[in-house]
Amino acid sequence: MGTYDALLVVSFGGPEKPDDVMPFLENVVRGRGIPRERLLEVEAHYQRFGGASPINQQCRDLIAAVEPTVDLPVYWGNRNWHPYLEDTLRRMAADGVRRAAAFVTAAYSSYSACRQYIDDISLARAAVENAPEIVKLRHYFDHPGFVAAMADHTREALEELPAEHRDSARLVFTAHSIPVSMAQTAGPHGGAYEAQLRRTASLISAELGGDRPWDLVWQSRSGAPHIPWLEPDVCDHLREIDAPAVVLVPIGFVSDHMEVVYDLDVEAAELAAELGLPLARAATAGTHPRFVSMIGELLAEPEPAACAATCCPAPPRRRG
Ligand SMILES: CC1=C(CCC(=O)O)c2cc3nc(cc4[nH]c(cc5[nH]c(cc1n2)c(C)c5CCC(=O)O)c(CCC(=O)O)c4C)C(CCC(=O)O)=C3C
Ligand SMILES: [Fe+2]
Repeated sequence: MGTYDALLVVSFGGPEKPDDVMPFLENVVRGRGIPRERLLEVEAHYQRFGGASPINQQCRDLIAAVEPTVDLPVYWGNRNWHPYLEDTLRRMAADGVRRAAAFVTAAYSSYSACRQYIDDISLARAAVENAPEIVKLRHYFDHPGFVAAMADHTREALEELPAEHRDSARLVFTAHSIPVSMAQTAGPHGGAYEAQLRRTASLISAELGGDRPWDLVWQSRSGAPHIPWLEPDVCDHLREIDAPAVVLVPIGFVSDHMEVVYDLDVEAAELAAELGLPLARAATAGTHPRFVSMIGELLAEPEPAACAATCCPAPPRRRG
């Protein structure tokens, strides 16, 4: 069992009021060659929700649920918005924390979902005097707690469909698209992002009985059009699918944040309505009790080995 004197929840961060949106987006895309046009489009998604992403409140809810179940103080730091990791590490140092376990709100390998968080933690530690040592907990995409939470939510979504479609509905698992080059170098041997997502999808499908057809598709593509990202996009897939009804299962995310409530609940839902395709969307893990108890179980595991330095390498950066 690892010995820690705190738990640090590490997340993406999101804006909480209209004036936060552009500065937040600039933080996210700094040096990453995302076209301005795309940024303005995404800004409009956030402004449609009053300039607030749900993600920060979802982190607060998760922490409130986890805190009573672990015998440790719980801290929270983000990559792209307040509370920033650096500020949190400074507070942890002042509180005398020497060694903390980090739970990252991303379940899979890849630069964006893993290495970038490791780098963020290193940069924040370098900026803080007496920063605590941080041990990142392992990937949990195949953990029975995560799988059980998503299977439960998938069952609930099936129940929302008209009764005559419940048995024949197709499961369409979704995750954030990433550049093909990033997918090729994900994990220790490459290809880990997609392979892990397929594993999670098959585990959830097995919990539901295993005889229901399913697909894995991608959402929320960013980046310039000439750069290949993982395909098909969820909306293109819905246009072509031959199924009486669909349940979207966003296994790529652990809370119902902007990519879920806009890209799926607005965009994909509007398209399905146009197509006359009955559609329900499964909730993400959120504060499902099995997802919450999983965090305590991860803390009790032997300390994970750190990722090799060659795992999930950073893509080439542009000047930003
Ligand atoms: C793999 C992955 C996850 C899952 C793992 C994890 O959870 O970390 C994820 C999560 C999230 N992505 C988020 C938001 C954004 N992602 C962007 C852009 C990008 N995402 C990428 C990948 C991922 N992203 C990539 C390769 C880019 C291109 C730029 C770059 O190489 O970095 C952009 C820029 C604008 C645009 O969309 O074009 C935004 C605003 C939010 C917060 C939502 C909220 O506020 O509620 C969350 C949780
Ligand atoms: Fe993203």
